Order: sequence, then structure tokens, then C-alpha cells
Amino acid sequence: MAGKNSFRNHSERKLLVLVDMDQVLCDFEMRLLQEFQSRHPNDPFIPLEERRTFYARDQYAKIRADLADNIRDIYNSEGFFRDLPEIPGACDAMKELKEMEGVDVFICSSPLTSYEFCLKEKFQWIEEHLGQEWLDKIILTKDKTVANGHVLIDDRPNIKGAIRKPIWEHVVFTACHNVHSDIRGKRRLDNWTDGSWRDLILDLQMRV
Ligand SMILES: Nc1ncnc2c1ncn2[C@H]1C[C@H](O)[C@@H](COP(=O)(O)O)O1
Ligand SMILES: [Mg+2]
Repeated sequence: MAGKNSFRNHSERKLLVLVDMDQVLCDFEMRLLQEFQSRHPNDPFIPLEERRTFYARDQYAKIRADLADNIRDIYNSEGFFRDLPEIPGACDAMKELKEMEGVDVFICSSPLTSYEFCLKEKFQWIEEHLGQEWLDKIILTKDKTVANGHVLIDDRPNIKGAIRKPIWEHVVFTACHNVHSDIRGKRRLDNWTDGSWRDLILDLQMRV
């Protein structure tokens, strides 16, 4: 009988890896801060090492309500998602993952509800940074708990949705806002550059 952490119920024996975009492949927080400082040089800002909430606007709202509105205006602007910088090593790791035997990798991202630019620009970012063939590897959903996979690599510490116990193991990708979060026994992946992601994948593959 399959145990709690076993993946034996899956019909395919490939490891299905879901990878988030914002703050895992692309640096949402750094660009948000740079743009905020450039547009509002006289307003207080939150340095990345002092970020705590998942949504930046929630932390800015505690300083002043209008700062939260300014933050939202930035990520709703044309070009914001298209021009996000890459998290170091992310694209090389994704390309290597895609070529790994016994691994199938998908990008799993939640678009903003105000989708005017965000939706299209997520596709543009993927095409520019990873290549056209990755356009077939995109799962865009407001509810990641309904996505099927063995593992979801995502910076959001608490991922909630319609399914109370999602099928995937959530590996928390370390980000400025979650360094101090209580992740309750979940594993972390700190970066794409020190090679530890390969150990994680090997470990997960042993259980497929
Ligand atoms: N740190 C963030 N502050 C505000 N909004 C954010 C942050 N990270 C992501 N978002 C937005 C942008 C995305 O469209 C959605 C969901 O992001 P995801 O990385 O897929 O959980 O929230
Ligand atoms: Mg994210």
C-alpha cells in the first residue's frame, strides 16, 4: 500500500516537477523595490532583508495606505512582468531539468487577477529566457492545489486552495519574504546555483 509520502499512485514513473515563476525563476521583489525607489524617491521603502509578508503591498500598507497603492500600480504596469530579472541560475537549472531522464518539468504560476499585462508578459518572459518550446510547459492557475505533480517548488510558504492536502510536496524556495517564515517541516531550496537542486531531484526520484 502506498505510504503518506509515496508517489506510487501515479500512473507514470516520471518525476513531475512544478516550478513557480515569481521569486523562483524571476526576481519580482528586486524589480519592485527598484521601481518603487525610482518612482517615489522621497517615500519610505522596505529593504529586501526587512520584507516579511508574502504580498509586498500588505507590508507597505502598514506604513501608509498610499504606499500600498503605489506598489500595486507598479506590478500592474505594462512591462513589469516582461522585464523581471532572472533569479541567478534558474534558467540553466530549468533547461537541465528538462533534459534529465525520468523528469518532466512544468512552470506553474498564478497570474494577477488584473491580467491585462501580466498574462501576456509571463509568456513573453518564458519565451525570451527559456525558449519557445517552453510555451507548452506552462500551467497558469489561481489555485495551485489542483495542479498535478510530485513536487511544487514555490516561494509562497502557505499555498491554499480547493484541495486541502495537495498531491505534490511543497518545497519552499527561499526568498526575502520567507526567510523567517515557519515552514512546518517542509524542505527548502535556497537557490539554483549551489547544485543542491540536483540532490533534491535525485531524492524525489527515488520515491517515484
Ligand atoms: N512578493 C510579492 N508581492 C506582491 N505580489 C506578489 C509577490 N509575489 C508574487 N506576487 C503576485 C504576482 C503573481 O501574479 C501572484 C502569485 O505569485 P506566485 O509566485 O505564482 O505565487 O502574486
Ligand atoms: Mg512565487
